[in-house]
Amino acid sequence: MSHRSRHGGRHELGQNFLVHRPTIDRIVTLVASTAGPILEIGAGDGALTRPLTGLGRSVTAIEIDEHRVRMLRRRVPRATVVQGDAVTELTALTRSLDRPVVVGNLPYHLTTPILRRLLTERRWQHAVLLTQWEVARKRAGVGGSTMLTAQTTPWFVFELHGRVPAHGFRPVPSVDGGLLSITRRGSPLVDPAHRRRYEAFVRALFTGRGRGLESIVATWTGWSRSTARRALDRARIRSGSLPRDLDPHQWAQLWEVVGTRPDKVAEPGRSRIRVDGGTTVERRRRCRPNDQ
Ligand SMILES: C[S@@+](CC[C@H](N)C(=O)[O-])C[C@H]1O[C@@H](n2cnc3c(N)ncnc32)[C@H](O)[C@@H]1O
Repeated sequence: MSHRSRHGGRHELGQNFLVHRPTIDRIVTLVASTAGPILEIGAGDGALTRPLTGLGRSVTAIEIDEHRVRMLRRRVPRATVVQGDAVTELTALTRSLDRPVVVGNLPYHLTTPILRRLLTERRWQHAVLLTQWEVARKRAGVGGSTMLTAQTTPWFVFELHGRVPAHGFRPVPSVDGGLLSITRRGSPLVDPAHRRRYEAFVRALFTGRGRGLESIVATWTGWSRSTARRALDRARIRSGSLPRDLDPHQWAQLWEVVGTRPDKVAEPGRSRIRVDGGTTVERRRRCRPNDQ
């Protein structure tokens, strides 16, 4: 049974090959401004692999489709092509290459698992990724931050580099693409030792009850509204703001003035609420679906 569409791409592997020359050039230019070995995720027919080898740096490409791997080894002998699953092998690959730069026109169905995996890896410095437009836009915080972006901005800078029309891929997918770069911050905005607690704090505020941050913080901490307001003033957060409105520096400041209070930090998946009589109890909260 053939898995190929009439355009030659295997739908179940997210094979939408990049044919948009301006985007290929833009990706190569972005990568050229970085240094070190390059790891490409999902190399396909080598639309990016070949120009990346032109930068004169080591290029390792991972591709799951054996047929493409054989072809790529013949066509781009200067690249090291590994046959395997990028989701399960990403950790080993980023560790085996010294501080790699990660590049990929990602298979759309694997964007979220690959991003999640990347954002917990410590070894890489820069990533240049082509994803669905909506994902790139959300990650870059355009139109408001999401929970995952707020949880990771103390360590990474996300930048949107433009929209890629659907007709720039073969076969043509149903949505446009977006070019996103992620750079690890030289100086994190939050102490990396607090990462898990900070993530739980962001989750608690994103999923907390209340109309604005003032009431969410008051509910979560058990503080009065005026105490919560003073804490938000110290973090330079305007009245009426929602979690999605905060920039990375405001999140870091809010963590300093509210989140780092040991008596107020909830376990991941729980948040604290105050009940009658002033007793603070913990309650499990559910994450909003789709808030990735
Ligand atoms: C959107 S295409 C990009 C191909 C090529 N880089 C380009 O830009 O034309 C995604 C590629 O990822 C590969 N792929 C899909 N799932 C994968 C996985 N789990 N691990 C590694 N590669 C995968 C597909 O076979 C496909 O070649």
